[in-house]
Amino acid sequence: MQNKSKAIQDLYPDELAHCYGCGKNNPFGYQLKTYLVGDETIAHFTPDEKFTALPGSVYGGLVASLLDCHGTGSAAAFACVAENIDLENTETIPVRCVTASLKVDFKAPTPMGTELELIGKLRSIEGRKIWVDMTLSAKGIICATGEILAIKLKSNV
Ligand SMILES: CCCCCCCC/C=C\CCCCCCCC(=O)SCCNC(=O)CCNC(=O)[C@H](O)C(C)(C)COP(=O)(O)OP(=O)(O)OC[C@H]1O[C@@H](n2cnc3c(N)ncnc32)[C@H](O)[C@@H]1OP(=O)(O)O
Repeated sequence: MQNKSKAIQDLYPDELAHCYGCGKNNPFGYQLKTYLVGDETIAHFTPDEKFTALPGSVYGGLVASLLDCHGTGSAAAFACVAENIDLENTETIPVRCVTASLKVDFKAPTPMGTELELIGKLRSIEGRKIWVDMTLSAKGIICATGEILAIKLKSNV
């Protein structure tokens, strides 16, 4: 697979780049960036105290939303690779993936103020269905795992 210097979300067309979790055009959102590196995807996010569950730990909704957006971004990246779309030489991608199903397992408290690392691995692509397995780690400790089923929309919107 290709390496990618530009985040997959930065290849979404401007009119579809307002997602609260990952839209580059949403100044109020997280603006998560998912990069394809080898055959994996990677993203980073450092939560601050507004995302508190208990003092010192991150609330689960943030963890789930990071996995959601990293999952759809990863699915879009893996779908592009499968379709021989050259991510290095395109301004926007023609693939639109949305979440159909997201499973999150919380393995350990997610610490506040520490850079979180999300890793995605393609499990399979079957027609429009793309399954991605993910981990969310802090300082090398897995705090959560995620499984997403993303669906490639039938036509571009
Ligand atoms: C939200 C709408 C956005 C529209 C514009 C999108 C542009 C995207 C561009 C850039 C992305 C930027 C945004 C990032 C987003 C970040 C992540 C989110 O938060 S996404 C928001 C949360 N997700 C939803 O709101 C989806 C709501 N659901 C739907 O719209 C439909 O249900 C959809 C598209 C997921 C599927 O509908 P069908 O009509 O296209 O296809 P069918 O035939 O129902 O399903 C296809 C296959 O998938 C299986 N499937 C569907 N849902 C499943 C499920 N929950 N579990 C297991 N299988 C499921 C079905 O059984 C079927 O399988 P078989 O082909 O028969 O083998």
